[in-house]
Amino acid sequence: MNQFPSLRVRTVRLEPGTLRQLWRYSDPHSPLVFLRNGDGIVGSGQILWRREFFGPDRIREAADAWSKLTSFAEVKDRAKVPGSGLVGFGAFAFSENSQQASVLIVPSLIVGRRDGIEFVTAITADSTKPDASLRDPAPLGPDERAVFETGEMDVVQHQQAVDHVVDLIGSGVLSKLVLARDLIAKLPEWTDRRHLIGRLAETYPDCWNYSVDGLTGASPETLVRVRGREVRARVLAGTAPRGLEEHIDRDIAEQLKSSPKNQQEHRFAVESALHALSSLNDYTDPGDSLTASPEPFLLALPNVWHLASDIRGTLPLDHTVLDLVQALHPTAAVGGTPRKAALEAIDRIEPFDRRRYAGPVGWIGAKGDGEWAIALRGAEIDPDGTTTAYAGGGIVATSVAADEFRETEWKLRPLQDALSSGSIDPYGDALFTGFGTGD
Ligand SMILES: C=C(O[C@H]1C=CC=C(C(=O)O)[C@@H]1O)C(=O)O
Repeated sequence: MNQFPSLRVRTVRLEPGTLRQLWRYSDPHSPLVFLRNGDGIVGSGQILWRREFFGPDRIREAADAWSKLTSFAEVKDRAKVPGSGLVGFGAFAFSENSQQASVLIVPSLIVGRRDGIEFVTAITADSTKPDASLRDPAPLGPDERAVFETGEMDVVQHQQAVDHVVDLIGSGVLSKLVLARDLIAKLPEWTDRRHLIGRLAETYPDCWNYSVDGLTGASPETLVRVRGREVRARVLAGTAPRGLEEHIDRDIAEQLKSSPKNQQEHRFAVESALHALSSLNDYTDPGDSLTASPEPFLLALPNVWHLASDIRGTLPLDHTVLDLVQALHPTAAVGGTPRKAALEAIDRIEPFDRRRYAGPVGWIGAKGDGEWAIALRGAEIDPDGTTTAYAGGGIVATSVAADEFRETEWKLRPLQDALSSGSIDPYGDALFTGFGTGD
Protein backbone atom coordinates (compact mmCIF):
# COMPACT_ATOMS: atom_id res chain seq x y z
CA MET A 1 0.00 0.00 0.00
CA ASN A 2 1.42 3.36 -1.07
CA GLN A 3 2.27 5.37 2.06
CA PHE A 4 0.44 8.47 0.88
CA PRO A 5 -1.68 7.68 -2.20
CA SER A 6 -3.40 10.53 -4.07
CA LEU A 7 -6.97 9.90 -3.01
CA ARG A 8 -9.92 11.00 -5.13
CA VAL A 9 -13.03 11.60 -3.05
CA ARG A 10 -16.63 12.25 -4.14
CA THR A 11 -19.57 12.81 -1.80
CA VAL A 12 -23.09 12.94 -3.23
CA ARG A 13 -26.36 13.64 -1.44
CA LEU A 14 -29.09 11.04 -1.42
CA GLU A 15 -32.84 11.59 -1.50
CA PRO A 16 -33.76 12.06 2.22
CA GLY A 17 -35.15 8.82 3.66
CA THR A 18 -33.12 6.59 1.29
CA LEU A 19 -30.94 5.05 3.97
CA ARG A 20 -31.99 2.37 6.43
CA GLN A 21 -30.32 1.92 9.81
CA LEU A 22 -26.78 3.02 9.08
CA TRP A 23 -25.01 0.15 10.86
CA ARG A 24 -26.48 -2.23 8.28
CA TYR A 25 -24.21 -0.69 5.59
CA SER A 26 -21.03 -1.73 7.41
CA ASP A 27 -18.92 -4.81 6.83
CA PRO A 28 -20.28 -7.90 8.68
CA HIS A 29 -16.86 -8.98 9.97
CA SER A 30 -14.93 -5.75 10.30
CA PRO A 31 -17.44 -2.95 10.83
CA LEU A 32 -16.37 0.69 10.72
CA VAL A 33 -19.06 2.61 12.52
CA PHE A 34 -19.39 5.89 14.41
CA LEU A 35 -23.00 6.79 15.15
CA ARG A 36 -25.13 8.62 17.67
CA ASN A 37 -28.89 8.93 17.67
CA GLY A 38 -28.94 7.24 14.27
CA ASP A 39 -26.70 9.90 12.67
CA GLY A 40 -23.04 9.49 11.77
CA ILE A 41 -20.89 7.51 9.38
CA VAL A 42 -20.27 3.91 8.39
CA GLY A 43 -17.37 2.70 6.26
CA SER A 44 -17.28 -0.34 3.98
CA GLY A 45 -15.67 -1.67 0.78
CA GLN A 46 -11.91 -1.91 0.56
CA ILE A 47 -9.48 -0.48 3.08
CA LEU A 48 -7.61 2.06 0.92
CA TRP A 49 -5.28 3.40 3.55
CA ARG A 50 -4.42 2.07 6.98
CA ARG A 51 -1.60 3.28 9.18
CA GLU A 52 -0.53 1.93 12.55
CA PHE A 53 1.09 3.97 15.32
CA PHE A 54 2.75 2.97 18.57
CA GLY A 55 4.35 4.59 21.58
CA PRO A 56 4.20 8.00 23.23
CA ASP A 57 3.89 9.92 19.92
CA ARG A 58 1.17 7.74 18.43
CA ILE A 59 -1.46 10.51 18.24
CA ARG A 60 0.97 13.18 17.00
CA GLU A 61 2.30 10.83 14.31
CA ALA A 62 -1.26 10.04 13.23
CA ALA A 63 -2.02 13.78 13.00
CA ASP A 64 1.07 14.29 10.81
CA ALA A 65 0.24 11.32 8.58
CA TRP A 66 -3.32 12.57 8.19
CA SER A 67 -2.22 16.04 7.20
CA LYS A 68 0.14 14.55 4.56
CA LEU A 69 -2.57 12.26 3.20
CA THR A 70 -5.14 15.05 2.93
CA SER A 71 -2.67 17.37 1.24
CA PHE A 72 -2.54 14.92 -1.70
CA ALA A 73 -6.32 14.34 -1.84
CA GLU A 74 -8.79 15.78 -4.34
CA VAL A 75 -12.15 16.15 -2.58
CA LYS A 76 -15.54 17.03 -4.11
CA ASP A 77 -18.12 17.16 -1.35
CA ARG A 78 -21.75 17.97 -2.23
CA ALA A 79 -23.09 17.29 1.29
CA LYS A 80 -20.79 19.51 3.39
CA VAL A 81 -21.92 18.16 6.74
CA PRO A 82 -19.84 16.61 9.55
CA GLY A 83 -18.58 13.24 8.27
CA SER A 84 -18.97 13.96 4.54
CA GLY A 85 -15.93 14.25 2.24
CA LEU A 86 -12.69 12.51 3.15
CA VAL A 87 -12.77 10.89 6.59
CA GLY A 88 -10.35 8.71 8.51
CA PHE A 89 -11.68 6.40 11.22
CA GLY A 90 -9.33 6.05 14.19
CA ALA A 91 -8.74 4.27 17.48
CA PHE A 92 -5.78 4.87 19.79
CA ALA A 93 -4.24 2.72 22.50
CA PHE A 94 -4.79 3.96 26.04
CA SER A 95 -1.18 3.61 27.12
CA GLU A 96 2.03 4.68 25.41
CA ASN A 97 3.42 1.28 26.49
CA SER A 98 0.62 -0.72 24.86
CA GLN A 99 1.43 -3.51 22.40
CA GLN A 100 -1.81 -2.71 20.63
CA ALA A 101 -1.61 -0.79 17.35
CA SER A 102 -3.35 2.59 17.19
CA VAL A 103 -4.89 3.03 13.74
CA LEU A 104 -6.20 5.45 11.17
CA ILE A 105 -8.25 3.86 8.40
CA VAL A 106 -9.76 5.14 5.15
CA PRO A 107 -12.31 2.82 3.48
CA SER A 108 -13.41 3.06 -0.15
CA LEU A 109 -17.06 3.74 0.68
CA ILE A 110 -18.72 5.78 3.44
CA VAL A 111 -22.44 6.13 4.01
CA GLY A 112 -23.70 8.81 6.37
CA ARG A 113 -26.54 10.86 7.72
CA ARG A 114 -26.52 14.18 9.58
CA ASP A 115 -29.53 16.26 10.56
CA GLY A 116 -31.67 14.78 7.79
CA ILE A 117 -28.97 15.02 5.10
CA GLU A 118 -27.99 11.61 3.76
CA PHE A 119 -24.89 11.01 1.67
CA VAL A 120 -22.51 8.52 0.10
CA THR A 121 -18.79 9.10 -0.23
CA ALA A 122 -16.69 7.05 -2.66
CA ILE A 123 -12.90 7.12 -2.53
CA THR A 124 -10.27 5.76 -4.92
CA ALA A 125 -6.51 5.48 -4.54
CA ASP A 126 -5.59 4.48 -8.10
CA SER A 127 -6.64 7.71 -9.86
CA THR A 128 -9.84 6.10 -11.19
CA LYS A 129 -13.07 8.09 -10.91
CA PRO A 130 -14.91 7.36 -7.62
CA ASP A 131 -18.38 5.86 -8.08
CA ALA A 132 -20.57 7.30 -5.33
CA SER A 133 -23.60 5.11 -5.97
CA LEU A 134 -25.31 3.51 -2.99
CA ARG A 135 -24.87 -0.28 -2.65
CA ASP A 136 -27.45 -2.34 -0.77
CA PRO A 137 -26.23 -3.53 2.63
CA ALA A 138 -25.17 -7.17 2.77
CA PRO A 139 -27.97 -9.41 4.13
CA LEU A 140 -27.57 -9.97 7.86
CA GLY A 141 -25.64 -13.15 8.70
CA PRO A 142 -25.58 -15.38 11.80
CA ASP A 143 -26.30 -13.76 15.14
CA GLU A 144 -24.23 -15.79 17.61
CA ARG A 145 -23.98 -14.83 21.24
CA ALA A 146 -21.04 -15.13 23.61
CA VAL A 147 -20.77 -15.75 27.33
CA PHE A 148 -18.24 -13.85 29.41
CA GLU A 149 -15.76 -15.30 31.87
CA THR A 150 -13.48 -13.64 34.39
CA GLY A 151 -10.46 -12.05 32.77
CA GLU A 152 -7.07 -11.23 34.27
CA MET A 153 -8.56 -9.61 37.37
CA ASP A 154 -11.15 -11.43 39.45
CA VAL A 155 -13.28 -9.93 42.21
CA VAL A 156 -10.70 -10.61 44.95
CA GLN A 157 -7.81 -9.16 42.93
CA HIS A 158 -9.94 -6.16 42.05
CA GLN A 159 -10.78 -5.47 45.67
CA GLN A 160 -7.13 -5.84 46.70
CA ALA A 161 -6.15 -3.45 43.91
CA VAL A 162 -8.75 -0.87 45.04
CA ASP A 163 -7.45 -1.10 48.63
CA HIS A 164 -3.92 -0.66 47.34
CA VAL A 165 -4.92 2.43 45.35
CA VAL A 166 -6.71 3.90 48.37
CA ASP A 167 -3.46 3.38 50.36
CA LEU A 168 -1.46 5.12 47.62
CA ILE A 169 -3.88 8.03 47.75
CA GLY A 170 -3.59 8.07 51.54
CA SER A 171 0.19 8.28 51.26
CA GLY A 172 -0.12 11.36 49.06
CA VAL A 173 1.32 9.82 45.84
CA LEU A 174 -1.99 10.25 44.02
CA SER A 175 -5.31 12.04 44.39
CA LYS A 176 -7.34 9.87 41.99
CA LEU A 177 -6.79 6.77 39.88
CA VAL A 178 -9.17 5.02 37.49
CA LEU A 179 -8.82 1.28 37.98
CA ALA A 180 -10.19 -1.12 35.36
CA ARG A 181 -10.88 -4.85 35.13
CA ASP A 182 -11.54 -7.13 32.17
CA LEU A 183 -13.85 -9.96 31.07
CA ILE A 184 -13.19 -12.44 28.27
CA ALA A 185 -15.58 -14.11 25.83
CA LYS A 186 -15.36 -15.93 22.52
CA LEU A 187 -17.63 -14.81 19.74
CA PRO A 188 -17.82 -17.41 16.94
CA GLU A 189 -15.77 -16.17 13.97
CA TRP A 190 -18.66 -16.45 11.53
CA THR A 191 -20.89 -14.11 13.58
CA ASP A 192 -22.16 -11.06 11.75
CA ARG A 193 -20.86 -8.35 14.08
CA ARG A 194 -23.42 -5.84 12.89
CA HIS A 195 -25.98 -7.49 15.20
CA LEU A 196 -23.94 -6.38 18.20
CA ILE A 197 -23.76 -2.79 16.95
CA GLY A 198 -27.45 -2.82 16.07
CA ARG A 199 -28.37 -3.90 19.60
CA LEU A 200 -26.09 -1.30 21.18
CA ALA A 201 -27.51 1.40 18.90
CA GLU A 202 -31.06 0.39 19.78
CA THR A 203 -30.53 0.31 23.54
CA TYR A 204 -28.00 3.14 23.90
CA PRO A 205 -28.93 5.53 21.05
CA ASP A 206 -27.63 8.62 22.91
CA CYS A 207 -24.18 7.06 23.24
CA TRP A 208 -21.49 6.98 20.60
CA ASN A 209 -22.00 3.58 18.95
CA TYR A 210 -18.55 2.79 17.68
CA SER A 211 -16.72 0.01 15.91
CA VAL A 212 -13.22 0.60 14.56
CA ASP A 213 -10.70 -2.16 13.84
CA GLY A 214 -12.47 -4.56 16.23
CA LEU A 215 -12.91 -2.04 19.07
CA THR A 216 -16.67 -1.96 19.63
CA GLY A 217 -19.01 -0.40 22.16
CA ALA A 218 -21.46 2.35 23.16
CA SER A 219 -19.72 5.21 24.95
CA PRO A 220 -21.49 8.08 26.72
CA GLU A 221 -18.34 10.24 26.91
CA THR A 222 -17.31 12.74 24.22
CA LEU A 223 -13.56 13.28 24.46
CA VAL A 224 -13.78 16.16 21.98
CA ARG A 225 -15.58 17.23 18.84
CA VAL A 226 -14.68 20.02 16.46
CA ARG A 227 -16.97 21.63 13.91
CA GLY A 228 -15.41 24.62 12.19
CA ARG A 229 -13.68 26.31 15.11
CA GLU A 230 -16.26 25.24 17.68
CA VAL A 231 -14.91 22.78 20.28
CA ARG A 232 -17.11 20.67 22.58
CA ALA A 233 -16.33 18.02 25.16
CA ARG A 234 -18.44 16.17 27.71
CA VAL A 235 -16.68 15.00 30.85
CA LEU A 236 -18.21 12.15 32.86
CA ALA A 237 -17.11 10.91 36.26
CA GLY A 238 -19.23 9.83 39.20
CA THR A 239 -21.63 6.93 38.76
CA ALA A 240 -24.72 5.39 40.34
CA PRO A 241 -27.08 2.61 39.14
CA ARG A 242 -30.60 3.21 37.84
CA GLY A 243 -33.44 2.20 40.12
CA LEU A 244 -36.39 0.29 38.73
CA GLU A 245 -39.01 2.33 40.54
CA GLU A 246 -39.19 6.00 39.74
CA HIS A 247 -38.93 7.32 43.29
CA ILE A 248 -35.93 5.07 44.03
CA ASP A 249 -34.31 6.11 40.76
CA ARG A 250 -34.75 9.81 41.68
CA ASP A 251 -33.37 9.23 45.19
CA ILE A 252 -30.31 7.51 43.76
CA ALA A 253 -29.75 10.41 41.36
CA GLU A 254 -30.06 12.96 44.16
CA GLN A 255 -27.65 10.97 46.34
CA LEU A 256 -25.18 10.93 43.45
CA LYS A 257 -25.46 14.67 42.97
CA SER A 258 -24.88 15.44 46.63
CA SER A 259 -22.15 12.83 47.14
CA PRO A 260 -18.83 14.50 48.08
CA LYS A 261 -16.93 11.41 46.90
CA ASN A 262 -18.46 11.52 43.41
CA GLN A 263 -18.23 15.31 43.20
CA GLN A 264 -14.52 15.09 44.01
CA GLU A 265 -14.00 12.33 41.43
CA HIS A 266 -15.79 14.51 38.89
CA ARG A 267 -13.85 17.67 39.70
CA PHE A 268 -10.53 15.96 38.98
CA ALA A 269 -11.79 14.89 35.55
CA VAL A 270 -13.10 18.35 34.60
CA GLU A 271 -9.95 20.07 35.81
CA SER A 272 -7.76 17.75 33.74
CA ALA A 273 -9.78 18.46 30.57
CA LEU A 274 -9.78 22.22 31.13
CA HIS A 275 -6.06 22.19 31.85
CA ALA A 276 -5.34 20.23 28.64
CA LEU A 277 -7.47 22.49 26.46
CA SER A 278 -6.14 25.71 27.93
CA SER A 279 -2.56 24.51 27.37
CA LEU A 280 -3.20 24.81 23.60
CA ASN A 281 -4.76 28.25 23.58
CA ASP A 282 -4.06 31.27 25.72
CA TYR A 283 -7.70 32.38 25.42
CA THR A 284 -6.71 36.02 25.62
CA ASP A 285 -9.20 36.87 22.90
CA PRO A 286 -12.62 37.11 24.66
CA GLY A 287 -14.24 35.46 21.61
CA ASP A 288 -12.10 32.40 22.28
CA SER A 289 -13.27 31.67 25.82
CA LEU A 290 -13.19 28.21 27.39
CA THR A 291 -16.22 27.45 29.55
CA ALA A 292 -17.45 24.49 31.58
CA SER A 293 -20.86 23.77 33.13
CA PRO A 294 -20.94 25.80 36.38
CA GLU A 295 -21.73 22.59 38.23
CA PRO A 296 -22.14 18.99 37.11
CA PHE A 297 -25.54 17.83 35.86
CA LEU A 298 -27.10 14.37 36.02
CA LEU A 299 -26.92 12.27 32.87
CA ALA A 300 -29.32 9.30 32.69
CA LEU A 301 -28.32 6.23 30.69
CA PRO A 302 -30.35 3.01 30.64
CA ASN A 303 -27.89 1.30 33.01
CA VAL A 304 -26.39 4.12 35.12
CA TRP A 305 -26.51 7.75 36.20
CA HIS A 306 -23.41 9.87 35.70
CA LEU A 307 -22.27 13.27 36.83
CA ALA A 308 -21.57 15.21 33.63
CA SER A 309 -20.04 18.56 32.65
CA ASP A 310 -19.99 20.10 29.19
CA ILE A 311 -17.03 22.13 28.01
CA ARG A 312 -17.07 24.61 25.14
CA GLY A 313 -14.11 26.30 23.54
CA THR A 314 -12.55 27.50 20.32
CA LEU A 315 -10.12 25.58 18.16
CA PRO A 316 -6.74 27.29 18.21
CA LEU A 317 -5.68 28.39 14.71
CA ASP A 318 -3.67 25.82 12.74
CA HIS A 319 -4.86 22.97 14.96
CA THR A 320 -6.98 19.92 14.18
CA VAL A 321 -9.21 17.74 16.30
CA LEU A 322 -6.31 15.27 16.65
CA ASP A 323 -4.20 17.99 18.29
CA LEU A 324 -6.94 18.33 20.91
CA VAL A 325 -7.19 14.54 21.27
CA GLN A 326 -3.42 14.47 21.84
CA ALA A 327 -3.65 17.17 24.52
CA LEU A 328 -6.67 15.71 26.29
CA HIS A 329 -5.88 12.00 26.37
CA PRO A 330 -6.07 10.64 28.99
CA THR A 331 -8.28 12.88 31.10
CA ALA A 332 -8.72 12.00 34.75
CA ALA A 333 -12.04 10.34 33.79
CA VAL A 334 -9.93 7.35 32.66
CA GLY A 335 -6.40 8.00 33.99
CA GLY A 336 -6.06 9.93 37.21
CA THR A 337 -4.51 12.87 39.06
CA PRO A 338 -1.68 13.71 38.83
CA ARG A 339 -1.71 12.26 35.34
CA LYS A 340 1.85 10.90 35.13
CA ALA A 341 1.84 9.21 38.53
CA ALA A 342 -1.60 7.73 37.82
CA LEU A 343 -0.54 6.29 34.46
CA GLU A 344 2.55 4.70 35.97
CA ALA A 345 0.45 3.19 38.75
CA ILE A 346 -2.15 1.87 36.25
CA ASP A 347 0.61 0.15 34.25
CA ARG A 348 1.96 -1.37 37.45
CA ILE A 349 -1.31 -2.41 39.12
CA GLU A 350 -3.56 -3.61 36.29
CA PRO A 351 -2.43 -7.10 35.20
CA PHE A 352 -3.40 -6.52 31.54
CA ASP A 353 -2.83 -4.17 28.64
CA ARG A 354 -5.89 -1.90 28.31
CA ARG A 355 -5.27 -1.93 24.54
CA ARG A 356 -7.64 0.70 23.14
CA TYR A 357 -10.15 0.61 26.01
CA ALA A 358 -10.45 4.15 27.43
CA GLY A 359 -8.48 5.49 24.45
CA PRO A 360 -9.79 7.93 21.84
CA VAL A 361 -12.06 6.47 19.11
CA GLY A 362 -13.67 8.47 16.33
CA TRP A 363 -12.99 10.18 13.03
CA ILE A 364 -11.12 13.11 11.54
CA GLY A 365 -12.14 14.98 8.40
CA ALA A 366 -9.99 16.54 5.68
CA LYS A 367 -10.25 20.00 7.25
CA GLY A 368 -9.27 18.81 10.73
CA ASP A 369 -12.80 18.65 12.13
CA GLY A 370 -14.04 15.45 13.75
CA GLU A 371 -15.71 13.60 16.61
CA TRP A 372 -13.90 11.52 19.21
CA ALA A 373 -15.36 9.53 22.06
CA ILE A 374 -13.55 7.83 24.91
CA ALA A 375 -13.76 4.10 24.13
CA LEU A 376 -15.79 3.04 27.19
CA ARG A 377 -18.50 0.41 27.66
CA GLY A 378 -16.89 -1.67 24.94
CA ALA A 379 -14.54 -4.48 24.00
CA GLU A 380 -11.66 -5.38 21.75
CA ILE A 381 -12.95 -8.11 19.42
CA ASP A 382 -10.09 -9.88 17.68
CA PRO A 383 -10.44 -11.30 14.15
CA ASP A 384 -10.81 -14.83 15.65
CA GLY A 385 -13.67 -13.61 17.86
CA THR A 386 -11.75 -13.40 21.14
CA THR A 387 -13.49 -10.60 22.99
CA THR A 388 -12.07 -8.64 25.90
CA ALA A 389 -14.43 -6.21 27.60
CA TYR A 390 -13.23 -3.62 30.11
CA ALA A 391 -14.74 -1.33 32.71
CA GLY A 392 -13.21 0.90 35.31
CA GLY A 393 -14.06 3.40 37.97
CA GLY A 394 -12.46 6.40 39.60
CA ILE A 395 -10.89 5.64 42.98
CA VAL A 396 -10.47 8.51 45.47
CA ALA A 397 -9.54 8.56 49.16
CA THR A 398 -13.01 7.53 50.36
CA SER A 399 -13.63 4.72 47.83
CA VAL A 400 -14.90 1.38 49.14
CA ALA A 401 -13.71 -1.73 47.27
CA ALA A 402 -17.05 -3.60 47.15
CA ASP A 403 -18.84 -0.53 45.75
CA GLU A 404 -16.19 -0.07 43.11
CA PHE A 405 -16.57 -3.67 41.95
CA ARG A 406 -20.35 -3.27 41.66
CA GLU A 407 -19.83 -0.11 39.63
CA THR A 408 -17.72 -2.01 37.09
CA GLU A 409 -20.53 -4.56 36.83
CA TRP A 410 -23.07 -1.87 35.88
CA LYS A 411 -20.65 -0.48 33.33
CA LEU A 412 -20.05 -3.90 31.75
CA ARG A 413 -23.77 -4.39 31.19
CA PRO A 414 -24.12 -2.75 27.76
CA LEU A 415 -21.64 -5.06 26.11
CA GLN A 416 -22.48 -8.14 28.14
CA ASP A 417 -26.16 -7.79 27.38
CA ALA A 418 -25.56 -7.13 23.71
CA LEU A 419 -23.32 -10.19 23.40
CA SER A 420 -24.82 -12.75 25.69
CA SER A 421 -27.96 -14.80 25.29
CA GLY A 422 -31.47 -13.50 25.92
CA SER A 423 -32.95 -10.17 25.03
CA ILE A 424 -31.42 -6.94 26.21
CA ASP A 425 -32.65 -5.76 29.56
CA PRO A 426 -30.66 -2.65 30.41
CA TYR A 427 -32.07 -2.46 33.93
CA GLY A 428 -31.57 -6.15 34.69
CA ASP A 429 -31.24 -6.68 38.39
CA ALA A 430 -30.15 -3.11 39.05
CA LEU A 431 -32.82 -2.49 41.63
CA PHE A 432 -31.04 -0.65 44.39
CA THR A 433 -32.02 1.27 47.41
CA GLY A 434 -28.71 3.10 47.63
CA PHE A 435 -25.34 3.05 46.05
CA GLY A 436 -22.78 2.39 48.67
CA THR A 437 -21.16 3.96 51.63
CA GLY A 438 -18.18 5.61 50.02
CA ASP A 439 -18.88 9.11 51.34
C1 LIG B 1 -13.77 4.39 33.28
C2 LIG B 1 -15.06 4.28 32.98
O1 LIG B 1 -15.97 5.29 33.17
C3 LIG B 1 -15.54 6.63 33.39
C4 LIG B 1 -16.60 7.51 32.85
C5 LIG B 1 -17.72 7.81 33.59
C6 LIG B 1 -17.74 7.54 34.96
C7 LIG B 1 -16.64 7.07 35.61
C8 LIG B 1 -16.64 6.85 37.09
O2 LIG B 1 -17.64 7.18 37.74
O3 LIG B 1 -15.69 6.29 37.61
C9 LIG B 1 -15.36 6.87 34.89
O4 LIG B 1 -14.59 8.02 35.13
C10 LIG B 1 -15.60 3.06 32.36
O5 LIG B 1 -16.78 3.05 31.99
O6 LIG B 1 -14.85 2.08 32.22
